[in-house]
Amino acid sequence: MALSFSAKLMRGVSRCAALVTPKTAPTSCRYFSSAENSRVLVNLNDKTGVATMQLNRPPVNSLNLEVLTDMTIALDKLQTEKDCRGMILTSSSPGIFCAGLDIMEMYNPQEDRLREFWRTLQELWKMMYGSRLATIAAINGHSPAGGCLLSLTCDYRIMAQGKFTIGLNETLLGIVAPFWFQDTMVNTVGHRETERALQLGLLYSGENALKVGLIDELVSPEKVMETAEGQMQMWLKIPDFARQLTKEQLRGPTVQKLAQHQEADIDHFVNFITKKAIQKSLEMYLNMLKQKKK
Ligand SMILES: CCCCC/C=C\C/C=C\CCC/C=C/C(=O)SCCNC(=O)CCNC(=O)[C@H](O)C(C)(C)COP(=O)(O)OP(=O)(O)OC[C@H]1O[C@@H](n2cnc3c(N)ncnc32)[C@H](O)[C@@H]1OP(=O)(O)O
Repeated sequence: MALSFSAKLMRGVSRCAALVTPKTAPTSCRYFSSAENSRVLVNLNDKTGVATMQLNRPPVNSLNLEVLTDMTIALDKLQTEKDCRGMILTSSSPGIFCAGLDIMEMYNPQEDRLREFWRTLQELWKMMYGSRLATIAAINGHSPAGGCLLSLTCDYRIMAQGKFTIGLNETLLGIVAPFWFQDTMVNTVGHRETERALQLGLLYSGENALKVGLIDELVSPEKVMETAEGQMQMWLKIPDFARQLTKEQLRGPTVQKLAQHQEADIDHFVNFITKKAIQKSLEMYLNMLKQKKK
């Protein structure tokens, strides 16, 4: 019998919930670690109540079904830890925060896996956008499409200075950012900027992202984590219940909107992505990525 998403999640939690403290770890730091969730590295500092989640899928941290599942399981686990109050999301590969969704999940897909992939992304987005934790994205490199979306689900974004770019560039691949990607962008930068950014598939430099409010701070690469930790202290000075209820009032309706249309959104995605013309666009984009290297 097929397991529901939440049943799979619960099964996953019990499988990878072990907290392992390596010999080198500071005593206040617990590491959520197992072979199964090494695609995301998670630790929780018991003293500060702040967790760090690092995307760890070289070379570019593209989000396949397994990474999305591991992130969902790890976030669920952190949210059930009553002393965990905040989370910093970053990458273990400086230079690349996240290359977005793994295009190989959408190119020549098997329908069952494609559906599961999209449902898992929806679940992760709902959990992140509505998380009770204060969340900060430490964007230490490129952050296109799904990478930008992940950072937009956080409460605050700090990006590294340099040649890195961020944005919802789906139209450049010949695909369309779904309504909940758009909603997240509108809630951050406003309607007019979203119209421009999404139609043109804009990838912003750090400076331009700061100008339009897509990120909140732009700092040197070596200062990204330290700035995130400092900013987190400010967020954690606010009583949790007041901060959480305020977030719920502001973001709840957006999360509810997807929750109410989740099945239709999966059907829509599958119908769209499996169209011949869309598959052709993805193939051309993949070839372009490979050509770029030569
Ligand atoms: C009415 C209609 C409504 C329809 C709405 C319904 C449904 C909506 C439909 C679809 C929605 C889908 C939403 C999609 C979201 C996404 O996130 S799509 C992914 C977008 N990502 C990108 O465009 C980024 C592409 N990558 C890059 O630009 C660069 O790789 C980089 C991140 C800047 C890093 O550059 P560099 O360090 O130079 O690394 P390489 O380019 O050499 O890459 C290394 C290898 O990784 C492969 N790769 C890169 N990105 C991805 C990826 N996203 N997925 C899979 N693979 C990726 C790259 O090809 C290299 O592979 P090889 O080493 O050559 O094998």
